Amino acid sequence: MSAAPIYDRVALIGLGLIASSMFWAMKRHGLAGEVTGFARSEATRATAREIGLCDRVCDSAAEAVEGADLVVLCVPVGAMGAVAAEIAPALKPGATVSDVGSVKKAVIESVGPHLPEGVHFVPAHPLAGTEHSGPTSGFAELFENRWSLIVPVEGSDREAVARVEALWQGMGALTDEMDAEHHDLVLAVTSHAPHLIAYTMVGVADDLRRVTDSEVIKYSAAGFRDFTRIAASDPTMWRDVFLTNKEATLEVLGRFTEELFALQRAIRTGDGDHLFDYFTRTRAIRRGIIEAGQDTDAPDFGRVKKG
Ligand SMILES: NC(=O)C1=CN([C@@H]2O[C@H](COP(=O)(O)OP(=O)(O)OC[C@H]3O[C@@H](n4cnc5c(N)ncnc54)[C@H](O)[C@@H]3O)[C@@H](O)[C@H]2O)C=CC1
Ligand SMILES: O=C(O)C(=O)Cc1ccc(O)cc1
Repeated sequence: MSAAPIYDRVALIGLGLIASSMFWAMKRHGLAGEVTGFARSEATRATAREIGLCDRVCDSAAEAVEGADLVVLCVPVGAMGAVAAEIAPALKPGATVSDVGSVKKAVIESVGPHLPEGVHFVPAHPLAGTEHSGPTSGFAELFENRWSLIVPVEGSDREAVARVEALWQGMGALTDEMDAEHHDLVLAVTSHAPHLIAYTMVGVADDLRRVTDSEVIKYSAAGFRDFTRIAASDPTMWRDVFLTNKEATLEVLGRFTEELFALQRAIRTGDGDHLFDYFTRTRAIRRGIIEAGQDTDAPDFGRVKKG
């Protein structure tokens, strides 16, 4: 059953994985009236028109946002500021601008100053995605049972925040609010550093393959396959994530290398106790996640009693 629309007019800027998934999800659940869209490349706009992505694909960002109640910036984080500057004069007074960027502090700093008074800014970040990108990669179920973090800025209008939150919930997401600094540190641990580790590991394996002519990639087991999937993610998007979440990522990577060196030393010196204790501790973390009912992939997610 469709809910009442939360917004009469929504504009999506940047028509890739996240924007296309939002479009299909909003339409499936009846959350938006007319949805307009704009992407920088002519080819992307042509594909969007062909597959019916957006009710109207516009040839400029300003045209797309004209009259929109909600504008969602779905471009790589390094492009958010320039897009905000471009759309600012065309925004409807009282409209809400949101974004889906993987980094929040840098986006708030680059977008915020461009927005005119009377326009609400409600940054958000869906913790859902795939290694695929572009207008044909989206699907309506992407956000189901996934977290979407809402990151209000100072003085954010509570009503505007509540509507953005309701939109994500309408698309099947679980929502929580967080401040930008905390968000960037949490994401550096849970997403950004792991992506960098996957990129490195796949690069190392590729180098080894060249050197030894062995078949490390062909016969890779499940863990490494996941690394190759993650390392296939969009290079522009991830370059921007690391350049804009520099501080938190470097902090996490510093700690990571220290631990890695300690494990490396334990292997070299044959310190089995160190390895065993470390792996015992990490195994308990995974079990703790499951027992606390925090595994969103579990079939009984949300029904396990929190102890
Ligand atoms: N891919 C993922 O798994 C996730 C991505 N995000 C965030 O969502 C945002 C979008 O990511 P995706 O949809 O995956 O990217 P994508 O690469 O699939 O799509 C990005 C779109 O933005 C357009 N674009 C790039 N620069 C532009 C500009 N200056 N003006 C107008 N359009 C421009 C591209 O042509 C493309 O249509 C990024 O900020 C990313 O950090 C958030 C959660 C998950
Ligand atoms: O595909 C995966 O494993 C992801 O980790 C998707 C993802 C990528 C970037 C985000 O900011 C949030 C989610």
